[in-house]
Amino acid sequence: MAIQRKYLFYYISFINYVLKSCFNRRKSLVIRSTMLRDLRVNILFGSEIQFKCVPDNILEKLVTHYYDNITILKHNLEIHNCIFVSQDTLNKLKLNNMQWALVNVKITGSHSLPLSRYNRIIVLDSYKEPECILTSTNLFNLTDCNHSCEVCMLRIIKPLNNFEPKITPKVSVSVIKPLIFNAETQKLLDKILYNYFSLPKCVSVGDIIKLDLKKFYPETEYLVEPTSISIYYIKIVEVEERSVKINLYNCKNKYYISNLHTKLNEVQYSTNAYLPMEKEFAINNLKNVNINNFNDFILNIFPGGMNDEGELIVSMIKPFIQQSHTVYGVNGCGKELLIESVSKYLGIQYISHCCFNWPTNNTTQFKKRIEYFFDDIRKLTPCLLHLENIEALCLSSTKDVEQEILDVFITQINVKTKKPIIIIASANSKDELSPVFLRLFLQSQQVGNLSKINREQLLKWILKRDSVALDNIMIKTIIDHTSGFNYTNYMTLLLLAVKNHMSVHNIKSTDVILEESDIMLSIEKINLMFTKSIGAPSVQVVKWDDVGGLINVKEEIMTALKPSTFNMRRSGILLYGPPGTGKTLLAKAVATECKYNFLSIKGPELLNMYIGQSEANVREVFNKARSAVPCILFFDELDSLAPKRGQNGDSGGVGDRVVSQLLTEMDGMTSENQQIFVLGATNRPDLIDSALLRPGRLDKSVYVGGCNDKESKLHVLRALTKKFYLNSNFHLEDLIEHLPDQVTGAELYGMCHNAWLNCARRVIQKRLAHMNEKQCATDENLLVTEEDFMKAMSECFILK
Ligand SMILES: Nc1ncnc2c1ncn2[C@@H]1O[C@H](COP(=O)(O)OP(=O)(O)OP(=O)(O)O)[C@@H](O)[C@H]1O
Repeated sequence: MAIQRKYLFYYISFINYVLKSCFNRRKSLVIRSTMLRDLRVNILFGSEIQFKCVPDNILEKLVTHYYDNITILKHNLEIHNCIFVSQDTLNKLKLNNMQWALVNVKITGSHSLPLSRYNRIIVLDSYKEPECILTSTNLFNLTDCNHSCEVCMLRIIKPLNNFEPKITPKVSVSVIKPLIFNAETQKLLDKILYNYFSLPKCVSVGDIIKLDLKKFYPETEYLVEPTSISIYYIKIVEVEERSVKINLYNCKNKYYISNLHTKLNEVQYSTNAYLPMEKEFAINNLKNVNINNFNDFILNIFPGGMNDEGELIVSMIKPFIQQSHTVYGVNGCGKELLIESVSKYLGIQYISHCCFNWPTNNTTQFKKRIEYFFDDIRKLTPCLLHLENIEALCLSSTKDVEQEILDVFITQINVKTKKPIIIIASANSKDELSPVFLRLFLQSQQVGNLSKINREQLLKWILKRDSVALDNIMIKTIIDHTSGFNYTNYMTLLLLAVKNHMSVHNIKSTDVILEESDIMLSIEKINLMFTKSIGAPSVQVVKWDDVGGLINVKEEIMTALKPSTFNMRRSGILLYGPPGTGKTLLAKAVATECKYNFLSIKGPELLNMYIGQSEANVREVFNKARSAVPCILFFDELDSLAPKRGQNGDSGGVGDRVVSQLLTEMDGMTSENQQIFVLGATNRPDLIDSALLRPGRLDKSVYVGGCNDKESKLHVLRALTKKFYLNSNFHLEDLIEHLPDQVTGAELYGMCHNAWLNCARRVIQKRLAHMNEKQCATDENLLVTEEDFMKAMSECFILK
C-alpha cells in the first residue's frame, strides 16, 4: 500500500492507539464509528483546532512580551504568518515551537477546502482558551481572501521539518487601500513599503498585507498636512522563483522579500478587493496587556448599546449584491460611526459623501455632478457608499426639478457593476424624504434613542476606547443625569470634562482620572447648550421641597413618569384648580427633579391670526419635543388652546383645527415613543375639549387645590420661608391660627414676600439711625419677626 508520506504520521498514531487498546484489558477493542470518523478526519485533513481572531496590536504586544527582540529578528516572527498556541496545544499537535506547518480552514456549511498555506506555530506560554489565536488578516489569507465565508475551524495539516522559505528576487504588489490615490499618498506608500521590507518578510502569492502608517512611518505625525488614511492594504500579486513567474493560481509557497535582495514592482493589478473582516478592535492604551487579560483590551466594532442596529444593518447588506438602503437617526446619534463599523465588520471598503455638495442653482450642473460622482465610484468597487444627508436631493424649490434630479439618481444607482456598490443613505428622519424617493431603498433602519442600559453600554465603550478613567459608581450617576444623550453628546461631555479637569488641576497630560465635579459641570453646560439650541426657555430651578404640601399631586405625577412593571406609562396629566395654587410651580419642579428636557408653552402663544399658522405652531412644538426626548411638554392655560369644538364664535374654525392637530400629535407621540410626557394646566377644565381628556392623551386629571387645613398651610409656609432667617422665639405654627380658612400658595407667597420687605425696611431704618455707630446691616441682621408677618398678613388678608 502506497501511503503518502504526509499521512504516515497519522497512520503511526492509529497503530499506536490500536496496540494500546489491546494491552488495556479494561477497554474493549471495539472502535466506535465516531472514533473512526475522527481518525479519518485526522488522516485526511489534519487536526482541527478552535481559534479566535485577535487585533494586530495586541498580538504584537504579546509576542514582544514572551520573546526578546533577538529571537523575533532571528526567526522573523511576523504576526500575520503565525498561529499562536499554548504549550498544551503544541504538545497535542506534536509540533515544535516556531515550526512551520501547512494550515487550512474549515468553512461552515461547505465541504470544499481552500488551498493550504504555510504558517508558523508559536507558543505563547500560559495561554488558555480557545486553542489558538491569529490575526484577522492571516485568517482572511487562509480563506483565499473569500469575504463571504464563515470559518469554523483551523486545520493543521502537516508539520514541515526542514522548511525554510526562499528569497525572491522580484515581487509585484498592488494597492488595495486607499482606493483614491494622489501623489502624496503614493509618496507615503513608497516610504511605508520601504520601511516594511527593510527586514525580510515572509509572504505567499495572493496574500493581503496590512500596513499601519503609524508603525511603519511614524514621522508622519510631524507632517504639515497629516493624512487621514492610517491603514494601508497591499496584495502580493506575483513573485519570481528561479526566473519563473509564480502568480496567484499556481502556488501558495512562502517567499522572503527584503529590500536588499528583492526588486519591488507596484502594479495596478486589482484595486477591487475585499478586506479582512474586523469584528473587534483594540483600545488605545495597551500598557498592561498580557496573555491572561488581553480580552479586556478588546472592544466590539459596533459602538456600545448599538449592537442590535449594527447587526440589523449587516443582515440588510448580506449577501453582497448591488443594493440601496437607508438609515435614519437624529444628528449626532452615531449613524456615521455605525455605518463605518458595518463596513469594517463586513470587510468592505468605506466611502462617505455628503450630498449637500451636489446641489447648485443650475439643474444641469446638479445632474452632472451626480453622474460624475457615480462614474468615479464605479471604478472603486466593491465598496460601501455612505450618502450622508440624502435629503439634500429632495430640497428643490419646484417639483419638476426634484423629479429630474431623482431620475438621474435612480439611473445612476441602478447601473450594474461587476462587484457591488452597496449604498447606505442616511438622513435625520424619514419625513424629510419624498415618497417617490423612499421607494428607491430596499430596507431602512432607524437609529433611535438609547435606552438606559444602552446608554450605559455606550458610555463604557467610549470610556474604554479612549482610555478615560472614571469609577463605576460615577457611571451610574452620569447615566441618571443624561437621559436622552446620544453618541455625540457623550463625546462632548467627556471632552468638556477633560478640559475642565486639566484647567482646574493645571495638568498637561491627557491621562486624567475624571472627578464627579468635572462631569456634573459638563452635563449642566451641555443641557444649557441644548435648551438654547431648541429655543426652549431656561426653567428656573425649583426643587420638590420648594413646593409646599400637594403631596398627593407630586406622587401622582412621579408614578405617571416612572415606567410601571408592564412598561406602561401615562402619556399626560391635566392639573386643574383655582389660580395661584402651584400648578406651574409643580411643572417646574418636575422639570428640575426628573432631569428631563422641559418645554413650557402658554396656550395663547401658539394661536396666530394667519390661516394654518396656529396648527403649524402646534406641529413645530411637538417636533421640538421629539428632537429633545425625553421631554416634558407643559401647556399652561390649556383651555385657551384646546376649547370644546363646534362652539359658536370661533372664526373660521381655527380653534377646531388646532384641537384636531393637538389630538393627532398626541396620538403620534404615544405610538412613536413613550419619552414625551404632556402636562396641561388650567383653571377651567370644563372648557377643554373632552377628546383631549380621553385615555391615551391627558388620561388623568389631578385637582390642585388651595390650602384649607393647618398642615398644608404650614407646609407651604415652610417651603416659602426656607431661605428666611426667622427670629428664634417665633414659630410658623403660631401664624396659622390667624390665616383665613381658604388660602392659595400664591397668597401665602405674597404674604411672606411682604413680611420680608417689612423686615428689610425695619433694618434699614435702624441702620440709618445708627449710621454714626458704623453698624452694618448684614444678612444675619435680617431676622424676620412675628410682627413683620402680622403686619404683612393684615395687608394681604382680612384677618379673622
Ligand atoms: N404649594 C406651593 N408651595 C410653595 N409656593 C407656592 C405653592 N403654590 C403656589 N406657590 C407660590 O405661588 C406662585 C404662583 O403659583 P403658580 O404660578 O404655580 O400658580 P398656578 O396654579 O399655575 O396659577 P395660574 O392658574 O393662575 O397659572 C408660585 O410662584 C409660588 O411662589
